[in-house]
Amino acid sequence: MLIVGLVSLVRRPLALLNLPRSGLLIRNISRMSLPATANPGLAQETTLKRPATDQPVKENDNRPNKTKKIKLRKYKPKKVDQTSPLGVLQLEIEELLTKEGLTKDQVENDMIAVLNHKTSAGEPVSSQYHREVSGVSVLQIGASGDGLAIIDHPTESDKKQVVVIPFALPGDIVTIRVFKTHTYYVESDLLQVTHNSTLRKDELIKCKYFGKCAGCQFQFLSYDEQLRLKRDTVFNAYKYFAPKLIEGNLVPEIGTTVPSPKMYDYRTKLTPHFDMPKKLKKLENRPPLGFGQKGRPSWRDTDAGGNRSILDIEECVIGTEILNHGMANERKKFERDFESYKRGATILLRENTRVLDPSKGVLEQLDEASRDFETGEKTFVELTEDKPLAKTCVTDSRQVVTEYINGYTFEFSAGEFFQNNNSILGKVTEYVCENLQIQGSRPEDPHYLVDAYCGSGLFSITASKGVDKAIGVEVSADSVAFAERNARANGVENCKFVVGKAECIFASIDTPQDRTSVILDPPRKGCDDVFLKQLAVYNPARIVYISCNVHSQARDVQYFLQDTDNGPNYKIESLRGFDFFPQTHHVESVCVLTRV
Ligand SMILES: C[S@@+](CC[C@H](N)C(=O)[O-])C[C@H]1O[C@@H](n2cnc3c(N)ncnc32)[C@H](O)[C@@H]1O
Repeated sequence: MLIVGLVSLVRRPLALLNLPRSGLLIRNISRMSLPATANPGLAQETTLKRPATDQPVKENDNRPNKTKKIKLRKYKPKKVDQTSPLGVLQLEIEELLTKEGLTKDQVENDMIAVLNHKTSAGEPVSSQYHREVSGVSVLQIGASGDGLAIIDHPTESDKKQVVVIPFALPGDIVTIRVFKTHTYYVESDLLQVTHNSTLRKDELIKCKYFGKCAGCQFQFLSYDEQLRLKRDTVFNAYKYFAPKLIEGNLVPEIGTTVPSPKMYDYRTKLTPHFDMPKKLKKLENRPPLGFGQKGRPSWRDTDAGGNRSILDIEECVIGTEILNHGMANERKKFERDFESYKRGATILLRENTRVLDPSKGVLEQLDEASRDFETGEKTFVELTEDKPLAKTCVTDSRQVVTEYINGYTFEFSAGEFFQNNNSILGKVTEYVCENLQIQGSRPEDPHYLVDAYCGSGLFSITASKGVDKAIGVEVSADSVAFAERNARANGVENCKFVVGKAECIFASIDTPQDRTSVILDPPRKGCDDVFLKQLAVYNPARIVYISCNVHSQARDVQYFLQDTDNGPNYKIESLRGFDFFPQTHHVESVCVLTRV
């Protein structure tokens, strides 16, 4: 990168770079010691000698060149996990460039110049990079929900820039402010939409913070369009991370995304937070308490939430009603107590559901919960569906909370992992149970289940009626203790749970592989090779792989099918998304593998 950066610096007209015309720069560059092997992608630290001032040197200046060693700020791109949002963005950019007939060189930004060089007027070059641009046509939308476009390069007429524009849709024409430069793209804020995409339905927006808050990306899309985009995300993930499967026609048509019964008012966990500047010993004014702001967009022309990096949020429309009551209570408490905080903090808001005994008072049946600041009473929302229920908001991460799913009761610590959209869990667990069935079985044939990454037992327990025996494995001992307790509380006797890394399970299972199905539900980073290799050796009849990161899922599925011993004996039977998080770009993906 250093060599590339410097060569292009020398080639480029100095006027374009706004550097002194004295020849000073070129002379000094030739004195730089270049590393023998430049590492592409990494800027090396470089020592450059130049006069102590930035004043141009006169041509006939024969004085000894008084030089001072200065250190160039080095640009070191962060290592990116390929299946993380940034890793995926890189692949999306490469694809966009191919579509637009551009190469990476043609959109490369000179990071060293942006970081180090100033114009003759003493302005940093970044002031040319970081600018307003109007008439920008948005070309596509990425998996993170941001728009992508190509704009002219600010200093080189033969080059372009790729720009990421949050809250912009393909077909929009927009005005943006570019505020941050990376090697192959720049980040921007959406200032104004001058022509609306046909997809854009701003009248659907429910939240006053939408367009600023980093939480939601899709409120201005019809729900059908959101589901369609999530289906594209699943397809693109397999295109990027399982290209051999796509080329070999081994990925079936992606199923339509399963909608969430609730499109708003569904999130059962929220975590508003606040920052405290490091220099401050004590907060004098209440800081904003809420969620992160996505840049400094102004297209919605709203002051809602203020303009700091954390927005001051009073209500979250995707959070459930009781969490919004809890948020109001906790905000009032924070208003009173903020001076006692020594550093920033996150407040946990977790929904808790209790089935009520109608013969007793409601309040006496509730656990510790967020309280009304004025009355001191626990806040609850009472529901009467088929059973009388009360919902409360829990703020202590160690408190035990309860959820009801398809007639099963689940308890877990409020701070531990549990799926966050209760309204879709009935559908998901039914779908998983159906797809775990071993085809061609007779009712009398035994059927076993392995639940890897089992958490507090959601899938084993909801599938327990259809199997003779289930065994779950989970790295968190606390979750395993809850899985055992949940099995007992639901009268489920055929489930066993072990604490350990997922691959430990292969040492403890003795069920015949032809009669065993496996469900995998790993964290975002996916499964590791050790586990996938052992899974292939075990060779179960069916595998259902559910994931909140379809990109790592696609990578793992390709690895399993193509690079493990028995992998080639399997095929993808079906693949589809579930919309756990309406109004956001997230999609949960379920991939079913069967032996051929
Ligand atoms: C996405 S959650 C799924 C939990 C559960 N299936 C559910 O739906 O409630 C992933 C779980 O994997 C666990 N986990 C993370 N790494 C693990 C590993 N190497 N082996 C086993 N479990 C792991 C986490 O503690 C977490 O409970």
